[in-house]
Amino acid sequence: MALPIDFITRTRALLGEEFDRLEAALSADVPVSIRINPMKGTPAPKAGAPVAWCESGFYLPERLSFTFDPLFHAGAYYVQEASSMFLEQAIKAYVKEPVRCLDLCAAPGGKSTHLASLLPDGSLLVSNEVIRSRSYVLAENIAKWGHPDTIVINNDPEEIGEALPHLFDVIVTDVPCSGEGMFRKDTDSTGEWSVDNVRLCASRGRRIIHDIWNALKPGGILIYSTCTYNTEEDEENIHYIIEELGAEALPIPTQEEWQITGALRFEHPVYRFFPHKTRGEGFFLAALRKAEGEIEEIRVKSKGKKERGKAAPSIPQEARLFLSDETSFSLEWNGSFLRAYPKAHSDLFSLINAKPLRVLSAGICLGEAKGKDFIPSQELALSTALTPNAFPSVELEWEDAIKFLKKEALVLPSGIDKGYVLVRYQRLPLGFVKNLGNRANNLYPQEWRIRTGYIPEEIKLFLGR
Ligand SMILES: C[S@@+](CC[C@H](N)C(=O)[O-])C[C@H]1O[C@@H](n2cnc3c(N)ncnc32)[C@H](O)[C@@H]1O
Repeated sequence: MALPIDFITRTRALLGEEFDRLEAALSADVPVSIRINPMKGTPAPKAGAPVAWCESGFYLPERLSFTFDPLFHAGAYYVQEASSMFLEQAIKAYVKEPVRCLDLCAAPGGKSTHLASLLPDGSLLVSNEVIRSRSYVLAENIAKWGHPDTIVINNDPEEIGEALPHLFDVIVTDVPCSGEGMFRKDTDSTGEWSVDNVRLCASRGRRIIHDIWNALKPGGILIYSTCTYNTEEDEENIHYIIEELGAEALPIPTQEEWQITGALRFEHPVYRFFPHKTRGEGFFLAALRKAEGEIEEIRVKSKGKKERGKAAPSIPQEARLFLSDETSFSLEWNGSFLRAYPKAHSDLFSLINAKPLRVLSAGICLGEAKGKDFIPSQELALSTALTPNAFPSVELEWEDAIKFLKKEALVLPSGIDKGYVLVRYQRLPLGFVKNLGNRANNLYPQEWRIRTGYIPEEIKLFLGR
């Protein structure tokens, strides 16, 4: 791999002779790893070796045909490089009770789906992505993961800092960076690297922390991470958060055999993964605690005058049966869409809805009323809160599952009820069709469909084929 000359000079100055080992590792194969979704009952891969710092993480012996694996689309697992799964150790060390957690730079959703699995029961996760097009991908991946206690928003950190002062117990900031740790995985990224870009990323990282700081509760935890090696974006920004914002850097328990590198500048507890020492890409993480202080009370303001003369339609009785623990949700219309909000967080859902924030999804969208019809939603199909027998269902073979994911029409076996039918693959829901008898209309979201016409000759899947 042709590395930028300035990168070589700067990183050699940081690592000394060890740099030769890093350079050699950057020419080696990229390990493939996934995190399974415990809430969907995904089994550990038979041939997979565990990722030592993540209970649900596994290395695979080879790359699977993820696009052509219906289980991938069902949210049974997420493809994520192993080093970044180290987030788990920070959460386990400092989050022992239900929290309100913000994942600020969240798309495409690697850390958010991990957080959804990791946070103690009763927690709420708010996942944010500032770039509009990326926020849709985030919402899709969150829907596939299926946890109801999540909200996806699309805002600038400054807007969140202003709208939600002192709301969060934990904020994860996986800030945009110069990506030195991704050179092996994404070889194009070497072309985008420059010393100027390192400086720009370092100052943008600081600005992001500055803008969001107000949203973190006094005593709350900030987790800062990058996938880059240089100390400007890493140690220097941690030092800035300590010196300028009065935070305390927190040690994270690790094991020697994980071969994590500590601080290359200053002496704060920070954790860096290098591909020549650990099976994974480059990654840097530090946990910090905001100093204790007064908590600003947040009041939920009413949304203003209610629309007159328009009583909200009643909640369809059958909709309550969609959710396995219906009593823990409150059902509300949002225009023609019926949403289920976890009652434990109803104050927060109201608060966030009342603020000038762009909410993409909150709780579970159960479906949409259209005339006399109620069309169940894709989010409901993939939610772990769906009652298993709420809808008639049909188990698809691989060929039909792929047809469904390409949004092609299906013909269901005779004997299946007419109306809305849940289609499954290996028992996991993929989505809904409307069965008309002679054919079934495919309700899979247009934007999510598999677009390629090409199907590889040999297909390797998670649970075999
Ligand atoms: C390293 S990526 C996040 C990866 C994600 N946490 C994951 O694990 O899948 C950084 C994200 O920050 C977003 N971003 C870019 N500029 C930003 C800004 N000024 N403020 C907040 N986020 C920004 C990018 O669009 C990108 O999605």
